[in-house]
Amino acid sequence: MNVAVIGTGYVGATTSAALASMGHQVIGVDVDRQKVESLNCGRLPFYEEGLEQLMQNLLATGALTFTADLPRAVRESDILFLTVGTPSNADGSADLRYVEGAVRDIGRSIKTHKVIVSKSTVPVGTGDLVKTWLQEELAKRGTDIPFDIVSNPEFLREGKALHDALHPERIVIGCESDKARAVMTSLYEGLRTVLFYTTVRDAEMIKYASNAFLATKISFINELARLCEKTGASISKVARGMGLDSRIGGQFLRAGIGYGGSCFPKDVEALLHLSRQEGVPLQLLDAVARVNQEQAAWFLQKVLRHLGPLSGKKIALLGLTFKPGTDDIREAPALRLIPELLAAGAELSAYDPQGMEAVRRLHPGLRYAKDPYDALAGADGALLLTEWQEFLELDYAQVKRVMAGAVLLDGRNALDGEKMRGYGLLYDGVGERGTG
Ligand SMILES: NC(=O)C1=CN([C@@H]2O[C@H](COP(=O)(O)OP(=O)(O)OC[C@H]3O[C@@H](n4cnc5c(N)ncnc54)[C@H](O)[C@@H]3O)[C@@H](O)[C@H]2O)C=CC1
Ligand SMILES: O=C(O)[C@H]1O[C@H](OP(=O)(O)OP(=O)(O)OC[C@H]2O[C@@H](n3ccc(=O)[nH]c3=O)[C@H](O)[C@@H]2O)[C@H](O)[C@@H](O)[C@@H]1O
Repeated sequence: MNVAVIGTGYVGATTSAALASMGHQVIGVDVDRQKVESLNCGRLPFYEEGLEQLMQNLLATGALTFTADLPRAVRESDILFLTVGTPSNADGSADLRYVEGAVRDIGRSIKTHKVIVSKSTVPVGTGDLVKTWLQEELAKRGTDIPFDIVSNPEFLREGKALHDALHPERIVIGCESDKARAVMTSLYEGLRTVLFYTTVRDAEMIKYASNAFLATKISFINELARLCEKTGASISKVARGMGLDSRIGGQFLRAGIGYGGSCFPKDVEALLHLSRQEGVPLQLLDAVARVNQEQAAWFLQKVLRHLGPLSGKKIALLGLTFKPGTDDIREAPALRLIPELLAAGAELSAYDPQGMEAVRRLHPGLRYAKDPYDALAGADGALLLTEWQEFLELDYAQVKRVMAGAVLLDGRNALDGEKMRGYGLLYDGVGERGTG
C-alpha cells in the first residue's frame, strides 16, 4: 500500500521504517527540511539501535523516501499517518497545534479519498476536531472529498522502538467505517498480533489510560520504597514477590528516582487536564504525578544524609538520559537533580554514553567526563542515575580506588548492594536495606 507518514520525529521515523519493511511504499514527510535531508542520507536525528541501518537499506531499495513536499506525499498515498508531536501547553493540556497544522495542510491538498490515521497521542475528541478541520479546509476549496478518520495509537518504547513497531503486543484501531477497517486490516496483515477494533474515542482513551497505568505502577512502587526503607524491607524483593502474581505482573515495578521521558509526564498531565475540564477528578492519577515530582527531592535527601553539606563536595553522576538505550533527556530525573545539587554547592562531573551533548547545552558548567572512571576520579560520592549496561559492568574495585570517598547511591536499584559493599563502597539504593 502507499503510505505517507507526516512528522518524522521518533515515532514517524520508526513507523516509516517499520511500514516499509512490511512491504509498503512509504513517504516520510516533515516541515523540517534539514531533518528530511539527513533522513534521506540515512542519518537519524536520534539514537536508536538498529534503526539507522534498516533505514539505509530501505532507502537503497526505494521502499522508503523522505520529503518536505506534503502535497506530493498526499497525492501519492492512500493512507496518511499523523505522527507529529503533541507537547504540553502551560496548563498541562495537549498542544494540538502541530496536528491541526498537518491536518489543514492535508485538507488543502487532497483530491481523492484518503484514510487519515492518528498515531500521535491526542485527547479524546480529537478525531472529531480532525474531521472539522478537514471539512473547513475542503469547504474553503468548495470541494467535498470523502475521507476516513482512524485512531491508531502508538505503544512503542524509545530504545526498543523498532522491535515494538514490528512485534507489537496489540494494535488498537479506532475507526468508524468498514472501508477504514478493511484498509487498516490489510495494512497490518504481515504482523502476527491482536488487532483490537474500537471507536476512535475508545482508541484515543486507551493510549492515555495505558501510559497513565504504567506511570501509576511506578509511583506506587516508588512511594512504597520510602516505607520499605523505614521499615527494613527491600523494595526489590517486595516487587519481585508481588510481580510473581500474574494479576499484578512484574513489569514497571522497578523503584528509582521517578519516571521521565517525553511521554509519561506529559500524558499524565494531559489526562489530568481533561479530567478537570470534564469535572471528573482523577484523584489517584493526581497523586501519581505528585509522587513522581517528589521522588527526586526524596533522593536528594538521601544524598545529603550520606554526604553531609554538599558545598565543595565532588559528585560523579553516572547517567543523564531518562532511561538507558536512548539519547533522550526530556524530563530525565537527572535534570531534576542537577540544579538542586549545583544550588547546594556540589561540584559535578558527569558521564553518559549518549546524553552528554544535550545536557551540555543546558548545563555548560558541568565537567563532562570521557568515561565513567574519569567522572568518578576524585569524587566524594557517586550517583547512578541511569542504569546503562556499561555502568553495571564497571570494575567496582577500580571505582573504589579512583574515588576520593566511597559513597555510591544507586538511584535505579540496578547494582548488587552486597557486592558493592564487598568492594568497600558505602552503597545505598532506593527502598533497600541500605545504610539509610
Ligand atoms: N517518542 C515516543 O517514544 C512516543 C511518542 N508517541 C506520541 O507520538 C507523537 C510524536 O512523538 P515524537 O515522534 O516523539 O515527536 P517529535 O517531536 O520527535 O517529532 C514530531 C515531528 O513532526 C514534525 N512536524 C510538525 N508539524 C508538521 C507538519 N505540519 N507536517 C510535517 N511534519 C511536521 C516535526 O518537525 C517533528 O520532526 C506524540 O503525540 C507522542 O506523544 C507515542 C508513542 C511513543
Ligand atoms: O507513549 C509513549 O511515548 C511511550 O511511553 C513509554 O515508553 P518510554 O517513554 O520510551 O519509556 P519507558 O521504558 O516506559 O520508561 C519511562 C520511564 O519510566 C521509568 N521506569 C520504567 C519502569 C520501571 O519499572 N521503573 C521506572 O522508573 C524509566 O526509567 C523511564 O524514565 C511506554 O512504555 C510506551 O509504551 C509508550 O508508547
